[in-house]
Amino acid sequence: MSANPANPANVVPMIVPDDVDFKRYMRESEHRAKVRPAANWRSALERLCDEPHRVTGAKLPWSCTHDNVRFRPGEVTLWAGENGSGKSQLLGFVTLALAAQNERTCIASFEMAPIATLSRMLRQAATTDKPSREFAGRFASWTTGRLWIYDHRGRVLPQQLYAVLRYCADQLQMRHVIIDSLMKCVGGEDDYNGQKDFVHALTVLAADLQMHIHLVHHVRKGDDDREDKPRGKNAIKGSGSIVDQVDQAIIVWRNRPKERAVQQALHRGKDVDVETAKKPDTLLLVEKNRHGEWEGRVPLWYLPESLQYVAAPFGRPIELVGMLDAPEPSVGELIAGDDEVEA
Ligand SMILES: Nc1ncnc2c1ncn2[C@@H]1O[C@H](COP(=O)(O)OP(=O)(O)OP(=O)(O)O)[C@@H](O)[C@H]1O
Repeated sequence: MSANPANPANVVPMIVPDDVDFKRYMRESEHRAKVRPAANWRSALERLCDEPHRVTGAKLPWSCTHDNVRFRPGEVTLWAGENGSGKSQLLGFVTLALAAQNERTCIASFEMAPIATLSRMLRQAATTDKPSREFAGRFASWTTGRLWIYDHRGRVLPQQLYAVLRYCADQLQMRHVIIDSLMKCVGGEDDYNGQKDFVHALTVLAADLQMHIHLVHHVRKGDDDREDKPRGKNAIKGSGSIVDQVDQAIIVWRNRPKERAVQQALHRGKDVDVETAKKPDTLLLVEKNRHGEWEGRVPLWYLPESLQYVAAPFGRPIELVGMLDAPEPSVGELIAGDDEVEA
């Protein structure tokens, strides 16, 4: 039976562990290759003087964040949240925005099947809960040269993942890799040294390979009272060295008190009052931003049909993949691209 092209999992390139000889990517790069004359940075220094306030890096889907939060090559961002806070779903949406900017991105989700990840992204791209078969096929084609999936579930050895990252940089010129999640890569929750070494290795690899690594992690479960309030970076699980080492830390907080208030109103047959409806469904708490001056909260509203997050109450879904009919970009265009994402 031939593969169904309308099923994105049949078209989006998969990096399958058994098909790639990762041995040659197991070696670390040599240190002497890293000693470079400072004068090599001449033109970068000159550019800084020309445009001292220029913000660079890939953007989130929401224009209100574009001056404050970016994802530059060579850095690591930690995305943390409680179980079920929506981290993976939100990152799927962020990935669509990266792909729409022609930023080559690989999702390494060790917790979800590729088709589960892709079917959420398909709804987000289609802006509806019922994408057509035709749209699914076009969406899958659109991902060519933009999106890859590392097809492995369950535990992964850190060395194996480092080899995948080197392969992604060397063979596929990848700009972003999403690792979901840290706990699938490091032995135990109390293996603080393992967590410290793993995150350290990611920061070195991100810099060496000039890619941005997005690392998903969990926030400790608080007592009932505190769970209802957003908690900061001190609530992140495991070693404190995780936050110390990454460049950016973003906490995803789901507004469950609002969900309960909405449920109660519906249960009583009442309308949800405007004040409650206007409260955000999700908050992004930017708790660390090493190379930016801004730390703060990004309120978001969740659209259950399209599984999207928008930056205004009663907002409409964002057409991130509106260019589905556009010709596929060449590798050169993809690497150079830093296009605006409309929000
Ligand atoms: N703000 C929200 N309001 C209502 N439902 C939401 C919201 N955010 C996410 N969800 C739903 O929560 C569920 C869990 O989402 P997701 O798998 O992305 O969470 P997660 O944080 O990655 O979970 P885990 O830590 O278990 O991996 C999904 O069904 C998603 O649709």
